[in-house]
Amino acid sequence: MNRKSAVAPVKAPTGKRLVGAKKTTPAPVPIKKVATVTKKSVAPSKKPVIQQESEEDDSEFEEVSEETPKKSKLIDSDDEEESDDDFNKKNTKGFSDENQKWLKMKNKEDDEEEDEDEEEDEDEDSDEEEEEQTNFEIQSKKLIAKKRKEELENIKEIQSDFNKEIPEADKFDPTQGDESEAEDSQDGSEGEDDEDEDEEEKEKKDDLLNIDLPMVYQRIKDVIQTLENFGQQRKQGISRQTYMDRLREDICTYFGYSQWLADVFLKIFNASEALEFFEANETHRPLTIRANTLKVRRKDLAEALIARGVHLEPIKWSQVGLTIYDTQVAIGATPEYLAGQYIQQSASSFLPVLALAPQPNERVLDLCASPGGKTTYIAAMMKNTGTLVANDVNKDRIKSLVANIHRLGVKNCMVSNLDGRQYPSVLSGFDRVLVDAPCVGLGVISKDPQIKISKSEQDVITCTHTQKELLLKAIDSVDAASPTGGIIVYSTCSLTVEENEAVVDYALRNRDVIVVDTTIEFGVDGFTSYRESRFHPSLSLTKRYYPHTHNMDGFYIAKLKKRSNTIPKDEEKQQKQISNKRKNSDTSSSDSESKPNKKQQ
Ligand SMILES: C[S@@+](CC[C@H](N)C(=O)[O-])C[C@H]1O[C@@H](n2cnc3c(N)ncnc32)[C@H](O)[C@@H]1O
Repeated sequence: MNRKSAVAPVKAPTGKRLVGAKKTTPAPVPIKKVATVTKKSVAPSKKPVIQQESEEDDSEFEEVSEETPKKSKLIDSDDEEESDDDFNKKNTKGFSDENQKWLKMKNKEDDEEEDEDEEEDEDEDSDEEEEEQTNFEIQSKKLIAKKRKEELENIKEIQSDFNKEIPEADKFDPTQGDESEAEDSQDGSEGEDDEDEDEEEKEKKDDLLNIDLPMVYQRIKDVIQTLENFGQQRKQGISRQTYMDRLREDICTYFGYSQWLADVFLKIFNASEALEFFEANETHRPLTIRANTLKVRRKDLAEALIARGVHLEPIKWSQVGLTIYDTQVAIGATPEYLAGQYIQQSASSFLPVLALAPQPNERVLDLCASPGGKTTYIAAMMKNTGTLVANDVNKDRIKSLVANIHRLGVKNCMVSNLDGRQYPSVLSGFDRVLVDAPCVGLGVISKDPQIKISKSEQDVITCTHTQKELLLKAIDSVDAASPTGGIIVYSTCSLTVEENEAVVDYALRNRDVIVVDTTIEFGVDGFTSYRESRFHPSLSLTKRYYPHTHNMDGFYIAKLKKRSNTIPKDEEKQQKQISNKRKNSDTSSSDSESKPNKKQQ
């Protein structure tokens, strides 16, 4: 890494809100240099990354552009023929798909994917493939390796700079208190006049502009170190809570989170893992696409894209995913894209569909479907057979759902625009239902840094009500006697326990369902206890995914099996009580309406 690149100007992390920033000791090292340290040290990405765009985004809050993509240069007249010829010459040996060695699904529910494997086996001899990689692959791998090496070198240099240049004396000492607080109390005297107040206000603003970010970052590291060796490293008389408060405040200052949200993550993770999580949110996840097996095989698509100058690699645990590392063409405007051969889709959103494992000829409901990334994957796994119902309450988002269904050649799908909670009374008897629920979106902060300050506890509370209702209705829409299924998958791109484990636990208490293995080999087990809450032990079969652990958007998945169509008695009682109450209030309101009417008559 050259020295020049180490002197980038200081910048607060994206979406930064300098909440509660305090004056800190001036930096002992040139800020510019250490600022780069901060930036780089913040980037845990293992590979060069092209930003995941939001085209097929899960987040309820992100709108999907429906504009027809502009034609790329490559589809213009002669260009296309030339590149096709070129592609044929260079790719006679084909793309080496080693994926079948990578996939580790535990059972055989997703036959569709295994079938693909078999087809691929028939088509090619894998030994030959390994020996005869195309030039493109080799080039692609070399480029990736080179970038990885450069990154590693950067990180090493940065770490040594960092260790050198932050003197011990500047490390956090809780016994010394906070300098700005001390100054505030010295400056503050009773009966200050307006001028003094203005002066103070100005000083505060200056403080905000002059925050010494490298110093704050170093203090975060120091406090975490102390928390990890609390017995040995704490200052006498200073409580763990004091250290935690300092940490939370510094996290808010450095990464721009609201106090509430910083606390949410400091409760989910231990301090050092929380830091990894916050850092991971400062970089984008890799751009991933899903080959639409209704139209193309992954290896053929990979060959076509490589020929266009796209550097990519198969996603190891998927039969249909590709990670794009570098590209000379717009991924949303290639002829293959326009022909519906692939869709931009985040890797995490493949997972609920793998867990759902829809089978050909089944009846499947996708209760919250727009913009259709998962619907179209479900259709592909069903091989365009059976019946797929895709529902979403939001009329505008339905447009992108329909557009994707058409572009990807889905033919077994019916679309409805209803509140999902109406569902069992509209249609029921499904073999499988996916509830990819609306959520607060705490797993996609890198895509939408505004979440750091825009979400509140009230948003979580509101969401959990809807999530619980949607999940119960999804369960009621499934036929427990389905010969092939009786399966419900619940997923969110959020990370609060309230939106995830607590919702599933609620369903376990109110319906005759059990949690079953998602069949996805990786992921962190769901919580069975969290602070004062205790959940059913089977909640450990649910899975959590984190940006810092899995290099994908944060996600949660639970797979349920319905045991019977009866609703537990308590729930029936409650429902009776509710409907009785409604009847009573209807009668009294119709009474009260009828009285004035009578008077009017
Ligand atoms: C996380 S997004 C779904 C993403 C989608 N499954 C995909 O893969 O493209 C949640 C969706 O739920 C929809 N939604 C919110 N409340 C709903 C409700 N009561 N009934 C049905 N859909 C709802 C939102 O409009 C949003 O499109």
